[in-house]
Amino acid sequence: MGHSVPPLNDKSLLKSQAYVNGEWINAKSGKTFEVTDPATGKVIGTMPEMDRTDTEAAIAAAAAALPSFRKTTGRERSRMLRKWYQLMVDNADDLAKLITWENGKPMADAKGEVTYAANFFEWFSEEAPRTYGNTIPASIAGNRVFTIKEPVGVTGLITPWNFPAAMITRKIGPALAAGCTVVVKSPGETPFTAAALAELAHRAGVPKGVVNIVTALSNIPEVGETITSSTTVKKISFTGSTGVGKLLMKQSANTLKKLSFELGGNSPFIVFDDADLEAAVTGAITSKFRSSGQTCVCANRLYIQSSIYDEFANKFTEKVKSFKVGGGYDEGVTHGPLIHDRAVAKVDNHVQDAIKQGGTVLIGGQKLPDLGANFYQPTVIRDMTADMQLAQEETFGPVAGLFKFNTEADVVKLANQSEVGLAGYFFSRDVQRVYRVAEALEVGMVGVNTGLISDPAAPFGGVKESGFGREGSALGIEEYMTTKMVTLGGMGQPLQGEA
Ligand SMILES: NC(=O)c1ccc[n+]([C@@H]2O[C@H](COP(=O)([O-])OP(=O)(O)OC[C@H]3O[C@@H](n4cnc5c(N)ncnc54)[C@H](O)[C@@H]3O)[C@@H](O)[C@H]2O)c1
Ligand SMILES: O=CCCC(=O)O
Repeated sequence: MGHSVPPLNDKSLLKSQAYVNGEWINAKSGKTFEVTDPATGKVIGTMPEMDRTDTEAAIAAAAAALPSFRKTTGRERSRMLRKWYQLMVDNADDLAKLITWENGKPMADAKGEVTYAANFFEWFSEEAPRTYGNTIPASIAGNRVFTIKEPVGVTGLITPWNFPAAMITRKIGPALAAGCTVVVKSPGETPFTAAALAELAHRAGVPKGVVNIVTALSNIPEVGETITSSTTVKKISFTGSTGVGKLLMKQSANTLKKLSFELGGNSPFIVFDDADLEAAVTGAITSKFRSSGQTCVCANRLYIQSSIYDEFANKFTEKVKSFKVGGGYDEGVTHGPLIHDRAVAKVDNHVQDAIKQGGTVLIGGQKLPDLGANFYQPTVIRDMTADMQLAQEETFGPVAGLFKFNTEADVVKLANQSEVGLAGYFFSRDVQRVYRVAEALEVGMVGVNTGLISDPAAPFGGVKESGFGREGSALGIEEYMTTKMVTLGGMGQPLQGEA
């Protein structure tokens, strides 16, 4: 089964090499790895299997480019990012085709991702000229104190496959705006979108060595260790699972790098009985099933107040019935495949575990082998309990587990029973409850009466084991800068000629 892949308008955006020091290169070893279309299992192409030596060369290129790049003005960097943004907009259709090809998400979602991704460049092109320091009234007479913001330096960026463009631009945008140079380790599953972005950087006039893209699959641990242990790399920004985040943090400890970690979630989604039920159902569908449940901020545990539980479950299930699962290029498809068979296995484990422990499947609950090995039915399960696997770890797939609760205090306690704290959502029309619950949830981001919170203008990030640091917003660029304080002594003297 599968789909036919539409041709790119600009075939030169499909690269099969890594991008280092402004050049398209192979791995020194000559080795490559295959990338497959998750919808069909067919090979899309190959990419260089880079290793320590290749990664060290990319780090050296970023280091060589740093002295002149950090001296460019914010306005110059702003124009560069703006050009890159425009090139993404101009090539949105091709970028979306690449995203669908290697990630599987339907074209409409892929186009949405390209817009979202490009908007990080637009946003940070506007921040680049505004990296203000402070003047500070000194405690010591005769001293004058001020601060300047400086780029951290060479930065290592590691991102996942679920947003092949947006997770990368969300990091490169602020890094370049701040005057840093970067080495990106692109995701092994989705390196082609990253390579197309590099081609557009080239066309936008980003100087050689400022953006370097290293590719790997089997050698990922070696490449990661090279970046994290390098004395040249001053900062790591990582988006991915909490487990890999912990490993990278350990590896970075020897060189005490600045770190920003956007890690896994297990988002609670709460519907109180005073909510607008239709809006809550729509919000839950958006939050739970975006990218077939494969986003870090997807609702994972849906808590519904007991008096509206059955009505919510019926309306929610009706909406899921209207989904069309299939290859991302096919007309009318709303939900694509999962990324690989390991993801399907995890989803199925969560479903089987819920069934074994008393959950009732309202819709779905099966693999879809006729569509392909990576397809799973959008699934709704009711009568969920806190002991089930789905309650304890993020499913990262199209399974909505419905939990019943009685009181506000009960549900907040349940919602906070998690080691991670990325996003949380709730629906209510009571303004006092809105403040109370938003303040009580142990998460970095709260959606109230909405299932979609992602916005380049808003600070994105978590608490607890969901990591630290914020991306997007005015805070995003801070992660790529250090604050230098300057104290001028011997000031405050009388005017010359003054008695
Ligand atoms: N908080 C966020 O903003 C955010 C965003 C997207 C995804 N995520 C999380 O990412 C996870 C899904 O992505 P995944 O399964 O690909 O995560 P993952 O941690 O396995 O991989 C993420 C990235 O790290 C790389 N990686 C893996 N092992 C590595 C190592 N030893 N050294 C260096 N790099 C290594 C991968 O190649 C990939 O590029 C989920 O937990 C999801 O919640 C979080
Ligand atoms: O998967 C995590 C990122 C999702 C988003 O930025 O909306």
